[in-house]
Amino acid sequence: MTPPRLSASTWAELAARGLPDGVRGPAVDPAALTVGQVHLGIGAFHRAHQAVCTEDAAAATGETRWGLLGVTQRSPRVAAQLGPQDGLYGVLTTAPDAPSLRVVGSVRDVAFPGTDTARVLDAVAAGTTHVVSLTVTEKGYRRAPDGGLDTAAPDVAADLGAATTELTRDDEAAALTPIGMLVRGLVRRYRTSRAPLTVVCCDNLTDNGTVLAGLVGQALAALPGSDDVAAWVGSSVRFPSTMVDRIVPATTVAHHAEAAALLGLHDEGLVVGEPFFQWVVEDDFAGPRPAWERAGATLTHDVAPFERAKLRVLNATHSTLAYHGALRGHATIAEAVADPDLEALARALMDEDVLPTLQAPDGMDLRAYRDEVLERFANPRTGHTTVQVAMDGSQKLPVRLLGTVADRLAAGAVPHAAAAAVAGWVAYVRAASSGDLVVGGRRVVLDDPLAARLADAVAGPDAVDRVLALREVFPAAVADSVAFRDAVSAALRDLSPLPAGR
Ligand SMILES: NC(=O)c1ccc[n+]([C@@H]2O[C@H](COP(=O)([O-])OP(=O)(O)OC[C@H]3O[C@@H](n4cnc5c(N)ncnc54)[C@H](O)[C@@H]3O)[C@@H](O)[C@H]2O)c1
Ligand SMILES: O=P(O)(O)OC[C@@H](O)[C@@H](O)[C@H](O)[C@H](O)CO
Repeated sequence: MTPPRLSASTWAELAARGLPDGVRGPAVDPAALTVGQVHLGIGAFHRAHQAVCTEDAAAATGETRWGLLGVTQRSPRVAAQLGPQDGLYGVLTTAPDAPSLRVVGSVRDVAFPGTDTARVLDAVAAGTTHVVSLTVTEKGYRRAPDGGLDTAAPDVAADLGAATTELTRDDEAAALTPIGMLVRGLVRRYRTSRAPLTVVCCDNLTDNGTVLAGLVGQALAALPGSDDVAAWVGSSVRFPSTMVDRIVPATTVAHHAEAAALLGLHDEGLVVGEPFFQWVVEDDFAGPRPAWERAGATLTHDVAPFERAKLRVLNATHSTLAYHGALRGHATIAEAVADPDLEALARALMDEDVLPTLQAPDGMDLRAYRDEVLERFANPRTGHTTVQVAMDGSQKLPVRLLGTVADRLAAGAVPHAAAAAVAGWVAYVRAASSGDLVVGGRRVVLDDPLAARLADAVAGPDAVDRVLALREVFPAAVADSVAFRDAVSAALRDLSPLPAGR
């Protein structure tokens, strides 16, 4: 029998009876919170990372103005999960020893742009909103091959049309892209409160704040008559960069069963996170912000070395293990890193290729960080699937891996382990796009915005040449290196044939 659903009332009854072992509740009274932060892209990661930190910061200061309005992007699923639960959801922590679950109450409202765009734009415009944050995945930023905004894409163009109307009056059309929604919200804010605002990008992108500021600036430049808005954004809106870190896999049926056993309530909004948490935020705010530093975050003037170390050490190795692991039939990252060949590849990538390109941020020992990352990957309870991490390789590899490759080539070295990582991606794309790859009992479908072009590129004998020619993915400094091309080709030849039927 399914237990009753988590909600304010079932939670209150449970708390009155006494909380079960391993369960704790919101750090603040959710009903007392008003919305001061709007989050675009309320997926699993935000709920397990920033939403927890924002709640803890509110608890540390006693402030009640930091409730969150979460905005889904492409579907109303999270609104349907959290609405009937009065915004409450659990974070199941995958500690290797004892599981624990925390119910979080900082998300006060969830909106879906398909039906609620006006409410989102009003919230972005409201003077009581001081922070807008984002986790919309790499592809959500809708960047063109040159890194700028893809203004030719029909959904981006439609949003820019609505933003042009917004310069003089409210446009109620549903926002189709995160940048479109943000720009329309900024225009509405300019027309109404003109209060300063800080926009905090929390996606795994290099210089994520600078990138986002550039995309917003480009969108505004495309709106005729928006010079005053652009000038106001330049003076009153800040875009700090951040480094975010907590491994948050997609929630599985097994996670739901584990959480229900702990809590005694059914939680449709459950998310899962490893015990580790890190958030480094550039201290560049236009106005008030939650006291995140009171809740485990680091506020600094220079995020870049943290961000670079994390993307190149953790994320690049994650992707490498995902491609090679899936090709060997390993369903999870923990299984992949337990494979001695793949652990050796992960170590070679970090030791030989990545670490020589890094300057350790203050107080960070890069070799200890490498070991800690491998230990985190090995946690068997996390359940992060190789296929989930493998998704969107065309968007992820440039950010995670190709900076390392470019730096090593510029230093006169051939990065062989990074070449093996790229070969793993090519082999994965080939296997997944031809329908030949079965992992964890499921046939893998290539999930990538460039899937059709990638499938075409890897189909023939000149796969490496054709993949390296994709300018959206490989910068010229990498693609034009004969030594790198040869290293990728050699690594691809060395990849063992797929194990049958796994
Ligand atoms: N999960 C993690 O371990 C983790 C850790 C650090 C950083 N992140 C960052 O957070 C992002 C989201 O991760 P998650 O675990 O929440 O994923 P998720 O799938 O649970 O949520 C993704 C969110 O992005 C939106 N989105 C996806 N594609 C989009 C598109 N094309 N346009 C607009 N919106 C789109 C979804 O609607 C959803 O709101 C990652 O891509 C990464 O940049 C995740
Ligand atoms: O979330 P994605 O799909 O961008 O990438 C998958 C993982 O590599 C990533 O989410 C890591 O788990 C995360 O960056 C750890 O902080």
